[in-house]
Amino acid sequence: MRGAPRSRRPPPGSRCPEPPSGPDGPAADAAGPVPAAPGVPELRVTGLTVRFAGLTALDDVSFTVRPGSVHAVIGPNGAGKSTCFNVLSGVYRATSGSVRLGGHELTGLPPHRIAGLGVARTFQNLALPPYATVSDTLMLGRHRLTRAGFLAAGLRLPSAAREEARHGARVREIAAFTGLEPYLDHPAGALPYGLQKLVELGRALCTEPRLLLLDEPVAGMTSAARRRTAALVAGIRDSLGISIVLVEHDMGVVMRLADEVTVLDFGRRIAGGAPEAVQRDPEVVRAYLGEAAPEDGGAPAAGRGHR
Ligand SMILES: Nc1ncnc2c1ncn2[C@@H]1O[C@H](COP(=O)(O)OP(=O)(O)OP(=O)(O)O)[C@@H](O)[C@H]1O
Repeated sequence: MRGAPRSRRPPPGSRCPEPPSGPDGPAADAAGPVPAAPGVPELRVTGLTVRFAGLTALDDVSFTVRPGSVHAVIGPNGAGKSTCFNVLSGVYRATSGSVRLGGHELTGLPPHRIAGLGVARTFQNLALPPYATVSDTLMLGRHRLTRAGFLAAGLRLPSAAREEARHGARVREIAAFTGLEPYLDHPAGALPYGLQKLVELGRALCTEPRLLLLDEPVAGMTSAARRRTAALVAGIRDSLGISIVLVEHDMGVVMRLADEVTVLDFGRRIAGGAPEAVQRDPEVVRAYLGEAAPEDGGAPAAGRGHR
């Protein structure tokens, strides 16, 4: 577990992003080492079960994401991680169980309503518009925050122009924060893979989320890009106080970044807690990390069904 309390300095070279805001404060009992930004609620997953025909993809899974923390969900291929993400973001419906973000029950809500509560996600596979510039792609993230109506925007009324300028300024701030500023006028789809992943992350940040769901944010990146992205994710947590749920196969990144880890195997939660404790848990070692516990206490990169 990381030391506490953590400083909220932005990463070097960034401008200070505005804190997320929202109606739900942290739950009263959500004490922990990570000081939360005001308005970032706890995420409480209770008894989550998802069945597809005869297959139970998630089986009575429970975990809590403390406000302002990075919570990793790990497990071998087919463990149920993506299914869990898809329920959190409203793509899949839970068969039973509950997902509460502060005072809001998320199960049963469609994806746009969940996004409207401040939940943003990135995808395992890139989902960027093919020809839009980075700037336009980031601007898409501002959509849910845009108040000007179709008519006002179409007629370029002063109020709509002022709002557009405000969103444009925020997009440039987030581009600077993520290191995307030099690429704002480039077509996003033509950038190298690692930068495209950053654009996805930047677009999610542009929605001013309170909960960020990152699905394999460093997959397919070079080791230098992995390090930079991991530092950026830590910077997002430390300077914005946003809660982050992270699905990631790179155990080095998980162990460095996560405040808490939930381990799934065959849809069941088999362990949870601080990264150091989890990686020594015999059931995790057996199910996820491979046959034998690592001698040096570090997490091996390979295990059953692990990419
Ligand atoms: N839409 C679906 N219909 C039927 N079965 C599904 C569906 N989505 C997932 N599954 C099944 O649910 C189980 C869990 O899959 P899931 O994709 O959640 O695992 P995962 O941990 O994300 O795996 P990976 O690391 O390979 O992405 C698997 O057996 C998978 O085949």
